[in-house]
Amino acid sequence: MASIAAAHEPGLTPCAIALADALVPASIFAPDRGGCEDDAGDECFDDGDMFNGEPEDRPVDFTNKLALVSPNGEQYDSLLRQLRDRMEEGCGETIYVVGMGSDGGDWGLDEKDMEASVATVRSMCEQVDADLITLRERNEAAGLVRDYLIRRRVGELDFLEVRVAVVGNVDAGKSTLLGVLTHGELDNGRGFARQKLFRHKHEMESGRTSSVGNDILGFDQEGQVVNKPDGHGGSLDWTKICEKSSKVITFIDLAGHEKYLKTTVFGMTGHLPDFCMLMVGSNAGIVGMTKEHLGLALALNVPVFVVVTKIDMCPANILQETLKLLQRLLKSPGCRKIPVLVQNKDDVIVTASNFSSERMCPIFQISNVSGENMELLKMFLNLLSSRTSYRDDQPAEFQIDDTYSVPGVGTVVSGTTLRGLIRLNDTMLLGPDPLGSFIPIAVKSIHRKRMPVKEVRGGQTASFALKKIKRSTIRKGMVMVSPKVCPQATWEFEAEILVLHHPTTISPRYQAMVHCGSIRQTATILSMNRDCLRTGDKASVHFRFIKTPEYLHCDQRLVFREGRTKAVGTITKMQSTKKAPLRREDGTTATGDDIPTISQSAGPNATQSGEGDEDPQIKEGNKENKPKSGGGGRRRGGQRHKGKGQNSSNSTAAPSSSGTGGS
Ligand SMILES: Nc1nc2c(ncn2[C@@H]2O[C@H](COP(=O)(O)OP(=O)(O)OP(=O)(O)O)[C@@H](O)[C@H]2O)c(=O)[nH]1
Repeated sequence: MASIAAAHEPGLTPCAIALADALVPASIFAPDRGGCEDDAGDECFDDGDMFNGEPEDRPVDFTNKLALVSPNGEQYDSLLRQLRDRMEEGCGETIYVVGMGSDGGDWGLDEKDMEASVATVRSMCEQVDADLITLRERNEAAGLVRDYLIRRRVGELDFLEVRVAVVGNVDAGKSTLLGVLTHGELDNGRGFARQKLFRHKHEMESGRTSSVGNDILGFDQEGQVVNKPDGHGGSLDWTKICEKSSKVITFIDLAGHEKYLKTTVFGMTGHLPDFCMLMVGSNAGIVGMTKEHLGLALALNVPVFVVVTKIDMCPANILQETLKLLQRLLKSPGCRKIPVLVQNKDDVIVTASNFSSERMCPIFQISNVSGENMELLKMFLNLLSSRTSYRDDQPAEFQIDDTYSVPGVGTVVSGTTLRGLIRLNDTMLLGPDPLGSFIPIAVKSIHRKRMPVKEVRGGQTASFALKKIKRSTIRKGMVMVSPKVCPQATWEFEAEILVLHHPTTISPRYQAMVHCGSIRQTATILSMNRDCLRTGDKASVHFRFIKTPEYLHCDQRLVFREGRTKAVGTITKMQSTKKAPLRREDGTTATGDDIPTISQSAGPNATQSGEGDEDPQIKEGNKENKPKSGGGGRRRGGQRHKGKGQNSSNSTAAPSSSGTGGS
């Protein structure tokens, strides 16, 4: 009953890799009856037999489905510890299966044991101040199994936040789907739903998205959408949505047209998406920018799920052809994904539980006009949890991705809190300026999703009104950090890069735009560990920004691009910079040891502008990026999930004979 089980990392097992050759039904990610496999085995041992490195007297047998029925005090404590860990790992939520052992090899409870187990889980939820939400109940031959979502309770001003970047070719239906999801009204096939989202007059006229737009979708504790557009203009009251929500999905709607690729790249690097929703029109198939956008998500280690739209107007054979090509693309050596067709609620639970592995790629087939399968997509979105957990005790860092002048308020910056906690009236260091300096700045007010709040923490997007600073002195890519950080600005850095595409060869002195977090600036290649680079080459490259120094971190992902040339990479080294005197807000220079925060590099004059004008339309939003280093998949909720059973009819190809299937 108690599946305290750890979900298998489907992407990492040899069986799963072999299965990538076939289209995989969600049920394939269900455990088999064979007991712990390698990685699960470790987990069983860690969870059950050891605590803080010491053997426990009476460990919980996490592999036993009866573990939750009547645990003694020590066992209860272990169960509670395990639940807390999983909640932390899942950024405040986890999917918990009751009625199944941790190795998935033993499942099914009679009603009495199920009730006792649920009572234990309920009591643990009270201890961790979380809600217990039923996702599904299955009646297996051996008895009952139930899946629950356990989600941290949040106050009125708080909610769990997940960011989803929306990409796909022009006309794939991105804006339409967001209109349908956030406004709750179906489309008419002629652009009705998207009208609600357009932000610029020319977008309205051409029907093409050019800006990075943010739209929010709130879910209450029961997983119901809370968005309620007003009766007149159909506009959304973000404050109300956030107040009623336990989880808010922020969609970063990125432009589909090639012309706006810079905007799309900025959205993917600068807005820190947890996940990427790749939209494909079923009738058009894999066209235009689809591969480009998929490649970008893969390069930045953002897990991707696919939404195939317009199934209402697509002949069956064309739809099948699109799905076939899509699966082939996802399974290709460049992607190495395991495509999974999602066709019912069971598939949603199984795929959402295993999604963060980055190997699995759920595929939804929907219609914005008839609403077909929209509920499955909504359920999936509600079950997604942020990929990074944050600690309040880290020194705060906030990356700026936009600036505004608000009448009566002054200068406002928006972006994403990368780590730590920022409170009202805190003094932060803002920079770097063109000389590499950081200046102290006081936070006058904080808004989160348009709501005034007293603090924001790691992973949350926010806007700050700043005291005594001109908007013109702030640019995208700057940061505000805690004085404890002692920030250094960097002119030069090294990165390991992979050239995705270049028509000829790249050699030293080549210049292109570096996107890194919300930084966008031209950099020159000073040197590299090869003579020249062609498509597909990897190298260690030494870069120098041409205009101003920037605030960088090792392990940050970057995209390096110019026209059709594209490379991705990871920063490995920053050139140390000479300390400079701290500049006061009045422009004078402070001296003395009391100024720990200045950094400067002896850079060139900041007169050269190579930045190239980015799409001027980038508006609204907030967030930044800073792709997670390594991007390793988090085991979502750490629990193993059993699929819907043997009769999984949703696969279009049988699982290979590698033996994992057929839960
Ligand atoms: N029949 C049908 N039409 C759809 C569906 N989804 C979108 N459309 C229509 O397809 C057209 C293009 O949709 P958009 O939402 O503007 O596409 P987009 O991907 O946002 O395009 P860009 O903003 O240019 O990147 C509109 O006329 C929509 O009404 C669908 O599921 N079925």
